[in-house]
Amino acid sequence: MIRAPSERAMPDDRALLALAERLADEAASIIREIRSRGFETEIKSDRSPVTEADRAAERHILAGLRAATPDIPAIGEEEVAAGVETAVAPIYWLVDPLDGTREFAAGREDFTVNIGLVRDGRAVLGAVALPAYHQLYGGIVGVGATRTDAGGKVGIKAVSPGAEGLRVLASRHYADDPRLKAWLGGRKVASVGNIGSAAKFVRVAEGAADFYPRLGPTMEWDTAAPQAVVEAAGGRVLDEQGAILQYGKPGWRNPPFMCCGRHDGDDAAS
Ligand SMILES: Nc1ncnc2c1ncn2[C@@H]1O[C@H](COP(=O)(O)O)[C@@H](OP(=O)(O)O)[C@H]1O
Ligand SMILES: [Mg+2]
Repeated sequence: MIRAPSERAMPDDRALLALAERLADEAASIIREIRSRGFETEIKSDRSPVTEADRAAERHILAGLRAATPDIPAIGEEEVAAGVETAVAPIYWLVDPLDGTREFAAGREDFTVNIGLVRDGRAVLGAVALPAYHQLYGGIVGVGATRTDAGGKVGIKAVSPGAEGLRVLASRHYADDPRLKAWLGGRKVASVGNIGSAAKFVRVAEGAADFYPRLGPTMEWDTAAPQAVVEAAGGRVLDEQGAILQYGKPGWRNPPFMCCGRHDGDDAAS
């Protein structure tokens, strides 16, 4: 069930989320179509991969955001990679048209479309689509989070870890990082899974995982939308000092962070 809006939600946040969800869903269809007919993978100057699907999805999303909200700057991963510079503003969209490109290019299913809105340095709402799973997540911090799939739209909530221990999800690409053990700090671990992309965040948001530690680098477009979904579902995304991950940092780079579900003692209504 979707909770009633709290005072923290701005009046038009529901319309902004509906826009982000629609564009993420349309981008997911574009990506599925390119995936089914085949594509080439190129290597960008930062040595990360990019495909026709990343570019087509970003073009569609940025055009839709700019048409509907011309006063809100929209920053996209592929435009930034191509040298387009945009300054930090009080409010802006952050778009990762295909997060987990390596997984997508390898034929795996853990890749996402992320469209997040940042206001005053905080991720306030976002949409995350998982095209291969036909799933769409959306959330407004302080209001609630939902998952839409073939079965319809349902409210989702992060959960507290069970007695059997933490269900940990981490990146495929930093699975052997020795710092992971230190971050777990002796906490009991029930399972450790490795998947790509922002899929890790939404699994925490829907209560299917408890902890996503991120030791390796990420960019702000990787995290804005999924952080909003996690926080809207009652979880948190914290830096190493325990502060909520903020936006508008130099070069759009994130520090290490941890994404957690609900803690025992958290306000059950948050
Ligand atoms: N060396 C690096 N510098 C900056 N970001 C990096 C990076 N290595 C990985 N990432 C980010 O991590 C994302 C993948 O996360 P994961 O490892 O959890 O699948 C990538 O998203 P893209 O696939 O959109 O490029 C990329 O933005
Ligand atoms: Mg990404």
